[in-house]
Amino acid sequence: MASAGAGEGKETAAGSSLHSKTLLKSQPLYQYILESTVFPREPDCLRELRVATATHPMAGMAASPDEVQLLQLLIEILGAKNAIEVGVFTGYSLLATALALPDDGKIVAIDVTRESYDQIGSPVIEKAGVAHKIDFRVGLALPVLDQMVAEVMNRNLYSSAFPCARNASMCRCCRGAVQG
Ligand SMILES: C[S@@+](CC[C@H](N)C(=O)[O-])C[C@H]1O[C@@H](n2cnc3c(N)ncnc32)[C@H](O)[C@@H]1O
Repeated sequence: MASAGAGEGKETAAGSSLHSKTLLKSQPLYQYILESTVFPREPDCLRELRVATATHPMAGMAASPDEVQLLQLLIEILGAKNAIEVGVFTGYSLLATALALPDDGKIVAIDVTRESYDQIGSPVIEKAGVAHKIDFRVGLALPVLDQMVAEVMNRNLYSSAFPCARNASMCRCCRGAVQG
């Protein structure tokens, strides 16, 4: 965000003091890390979303910029192609995840509401060209995750029953194999 930190005109993370999500307990050290390492590496779109999120009354809920850069590093080291974001808010960590995944990567994003996402995050994410990776599901996380597990199990059941991957109603070879 572009607000003044401790009245010195310095850019801080999401709030005007030490970000609540950081392990560091020294404001000057955290500020030094932000200025020397984190902000210079932050892509413009993430910065835009962080600044916009800072205007939200619940801005303190957002992930911190240092945290999402670590997340991006882990995604790249893992070579992950799929991710699940539980708790989207305006979409700051969601955007960071989408940027770190390959172009054909997918994220299921879950939140009980998409109000803050639609108002603040979505336009930035569209502009960043990564919206196609995001499958937003509105609802409580646990039932949505249960639904995802059920979808995978149905898919696995289907592909083992019909290994030729044809439409079940048309498939003679697999039905024959299953029945025989
Ligand atoms: C800490 S914020 C998420 C911050 C976000 N990852 C970011 O970087 O800006 C928590 C979000 O989780 C959502 N939430 C809380 N409980 C939930 C639940 N049981 N299922 C789905 N979403 C939930 C809230 O609506 C809120 O948007």
